[in-house]
Amino acid sequence: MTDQPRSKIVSELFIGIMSGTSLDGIDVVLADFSAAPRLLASHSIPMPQDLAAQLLALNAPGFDDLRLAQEASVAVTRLYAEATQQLLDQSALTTKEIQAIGCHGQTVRHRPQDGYTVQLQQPALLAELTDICVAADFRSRDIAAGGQGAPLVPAFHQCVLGDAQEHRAVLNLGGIANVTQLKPGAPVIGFDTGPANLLMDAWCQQHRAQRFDAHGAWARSGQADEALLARCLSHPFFAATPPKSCGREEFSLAWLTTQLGGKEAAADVQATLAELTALSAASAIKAWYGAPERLLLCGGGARNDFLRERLAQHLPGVIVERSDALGVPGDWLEAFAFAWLAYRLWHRLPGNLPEVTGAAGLRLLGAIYPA
Ligand SMILES: Nc1ncnc2c1ncn2[C@@H]1O[C@H](COP(=O)(O)OP(=O)(O)OP(=O)(O)O)[C@@H](O)[C@H]1O
Ligand SMILES: CC(=O)N[C@H]1[C@@H]2OC[C@@H](O2)[C@@H](O)[C@@H]1O[C@H](C)C(=O)O
Repeated sequence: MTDQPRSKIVSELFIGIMSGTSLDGIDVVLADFSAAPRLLASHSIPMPQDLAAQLLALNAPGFDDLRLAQEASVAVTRLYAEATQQLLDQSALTTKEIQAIGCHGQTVRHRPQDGYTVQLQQPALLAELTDICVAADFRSRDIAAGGQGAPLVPAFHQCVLGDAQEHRAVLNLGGIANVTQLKPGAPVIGFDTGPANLLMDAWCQQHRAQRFDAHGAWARSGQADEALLARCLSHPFFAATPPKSCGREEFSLAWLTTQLGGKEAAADVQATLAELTALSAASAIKAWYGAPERLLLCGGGARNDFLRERLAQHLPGVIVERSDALGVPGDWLEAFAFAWLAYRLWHRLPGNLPEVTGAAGLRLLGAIYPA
């Protein structure tokens, strides 16, 4: 047994890994926190169809197959390690130069009201496969402190997208949409606004055998059904006061089916889902501090041109652009955030914003699995 500690890594290089509720793929980034956060490299690999189907099944309330959950957590972790190695190779870096990995894992259940949230992964296996320390399980301490455990990115939005003069808001258009209000001199506000891509993707897969509605072209060809939109907007989540977060538990294809009148054309349902996302997000963005001067979009839904047009329609006078315009690539922002959360934990700095999640106070988020 050696008692010689591993040589101390002096870099502030961290890796962030994110796979989100869209189940589209695994994003991995390399970031430097020696000064202002800098994104150095990014890479993504697709989520294999069979694993995506397993993870989707595991996200259905009541589908509680422990064996399947554990096997899926091992499989997704092996993909995390593969993506990490590919990123290191493309960056000509070795594991010895990386301080730690911040890995979100794959959410399959989110029940803060019952005291838990589940992001599948095997952090010990990831540490073993990469020989890099792994920070994981970022949400549970916030929930243990009475918070929602989500959204966690508003603190990072404040860090990289905040401005001393301009009133900005950030809208992540992932499977679920979440907004961050960054008004100079006012507390940060952040919460989930409701479904973004997850329902549009599911409806598109069911009716067009396409993974998503590229550029929102199918939705654009339809006509939003006002009666269906009103039924969807009557979901209690939209009227709930923050702190609030949601997932497939609240907005599933099964729920959508219960809202249909039975005679809507498929393209009109897709148009209605786009309008549901645009309207619910715009209402959330205008609430509390009023409309911002600038709205920064991130997440894959920022590539949905039709959705962006509908958003802008509900936000007259607001500059609407991707966060890339301010030098923060919207496609990589969530993975970047989890590299930052690992950095925060590594230096024993709190990762949550209690004013966002409702936690009793600032908390260190995550657990470290040493390499
Ligand atoms: N060109 C495009 N046109 C329309 N939608 C697109 C386009 N490219 C990506 N998307 C949407 O973005 C989704 C992936 O977005 P993203 O990776 O941000 O989601 P996620 O991170 O899994 O979600 P969450 O933020 O909820 O965890 C795709 O499933 C698709 O719906
Ligand atoms: C439980 C969970 O994974 N929630 C996700 C989801 O995807 C978007 C939105 O809902 C956000 O609240 C959260 O992820 C981001 C990374 C967050 O915590 O800020």
